[in-house]
Amino acid sequence: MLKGKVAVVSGSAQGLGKAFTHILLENGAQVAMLDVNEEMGQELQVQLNQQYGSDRTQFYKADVSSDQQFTDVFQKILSKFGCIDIFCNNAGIADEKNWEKTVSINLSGVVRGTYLALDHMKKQNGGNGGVIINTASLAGLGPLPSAPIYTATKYGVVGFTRALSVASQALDYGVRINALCPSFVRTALIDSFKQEDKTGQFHSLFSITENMMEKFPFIEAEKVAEAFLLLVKDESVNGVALVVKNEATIIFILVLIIITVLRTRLLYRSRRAVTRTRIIIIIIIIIIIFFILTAGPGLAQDKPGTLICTRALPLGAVTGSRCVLGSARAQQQQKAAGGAAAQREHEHGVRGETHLTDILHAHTGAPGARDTDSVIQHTDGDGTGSRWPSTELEAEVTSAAPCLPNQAPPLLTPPTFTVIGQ
Ligand SMILES: NC(=O)C1=CN([C@@H]2O[C@H](COP(=O)(O)OP(=O)(O)OC[C@H]3O[C@@H](n4cnc5c(N)ncnc54)[C@H](O)[C@@H]3O)[C@@H](O)[C@H]2O)C=CC1
Ligand SMILES: CC/C=C\C[C@H](O)C(=O)/C=C/C=C/C=C\C=C\[C@@H](O)C/C=C\CCC(=O)O
Repeated sequence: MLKGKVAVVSGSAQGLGKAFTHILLENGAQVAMLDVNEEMGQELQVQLNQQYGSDRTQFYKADVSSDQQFTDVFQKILSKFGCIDIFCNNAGIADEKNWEKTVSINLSGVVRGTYLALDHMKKQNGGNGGVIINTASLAGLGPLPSAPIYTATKYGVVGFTRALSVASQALDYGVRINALCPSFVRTALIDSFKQEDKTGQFHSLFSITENMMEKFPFIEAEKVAEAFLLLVKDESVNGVALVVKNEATIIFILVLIIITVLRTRLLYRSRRAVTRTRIIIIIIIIIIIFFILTAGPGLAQDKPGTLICTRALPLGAVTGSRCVLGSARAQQQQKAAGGAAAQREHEHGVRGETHLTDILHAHTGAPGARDTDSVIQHTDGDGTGSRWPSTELEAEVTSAAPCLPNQAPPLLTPPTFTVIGQ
């Protein structure tokens, strides 16, 4: 529960920011909503007052690209709520034509909000610590060719967030700083980006983005909000870029193959062609089923809702493992329970629990190895991607009176992720 905690979400009048606001309220927090769209923000405020009570939220109009407005509204929030425990820099646009505006909102706005929050939260300034979550994008980990400026801002958010998380750790600020990297979510931003006045000189390349939308099917804002909540609650996580995406499943590929072959069948109506087509279809299905069965959980579980957590690790890279971010306590409990079984499974890397720390040691290069991203894949325990891992993995956030100290983030040691196969 987040009862007694105070959160700020920028860009919260709609889309992902609205989903983050809802999940924070559902978990007991108070939320200061910040958006440039006053009409939409006020409307949402009325709805939320009816749904959660009039003392839980407050909307503030402000433009994150304006230093004066952001600073002024930050003070108003502190005056009303007394402190801030959770700060989400979420406001963002996609406009390749007016690219300076995109940079000033997506990157400068995130830096501004992060520094305002950090100055208030850090223990050295009498703050209670807390967590800052910056909404980046999957485009912050790999390019969207039709949107180079948008891509650059998101790379900037990921890099800034990761660097600052290490600085916060090293300087013992008591503040965790993480990035959230969703792939495509059906919001106003995506719709706006289809217009030529947004895509600018790269409008002809939008088809590439559309192709990527087939490879990374849309995810629901609520699924992203679940990942957001984990970054809020899990006090063992600092410096993570958490990816939330759907990937075209093997079934999707299978359906595509069958449709293609059937189309071929329609083209050649001769009996021989039909027989040949049937044989081809049967062979393809057998191969794919065999591939699924022998490839182990990685393939079978690559279903909607796949989460990937990447972070700069001091001890080399780990790829292909599955992980779920979990509180240190939960890891220890699982490690104790998993024990030999976990070790056995780790060696085979196929099913069950394995602790990434062990894998890290196994994969680590020489001491002082260069920090490298670890791309670690997670799918929910039940393999359906339909729900977040079981609640015992989530750190309990002490439900305390407002503005009580948050737990300091752990030392930046090799992460103790629990790896759960199925
Ligand atoms: N929709 C998607 O596919 C994805 C979105 N994202 C990121 O998620 C964040 C939220 O985007 P969506 O919810 O999709 O967009 P959205 O357009 O639905 O919501 C963005 C909100 O930010 C507000 N905003 C825009 N400029 C602002 C400013 N200067 N000051 C204050 N508020 C401002 C808008 O009024 C709007 O309410 C953005 O940073 C976006 O880049 C990341 C990955 C995927
Ligand atoms: C710019 C307007 C279009 C979309 C904006 C939307 O807000 C957004 O940010 C969507 C991003 C989606 C990106 C999808 C795929 C990106 C693919 C590669 O470039 C990145 C790949 C690798 C990262 C690691 C992984 O998870 O595979």
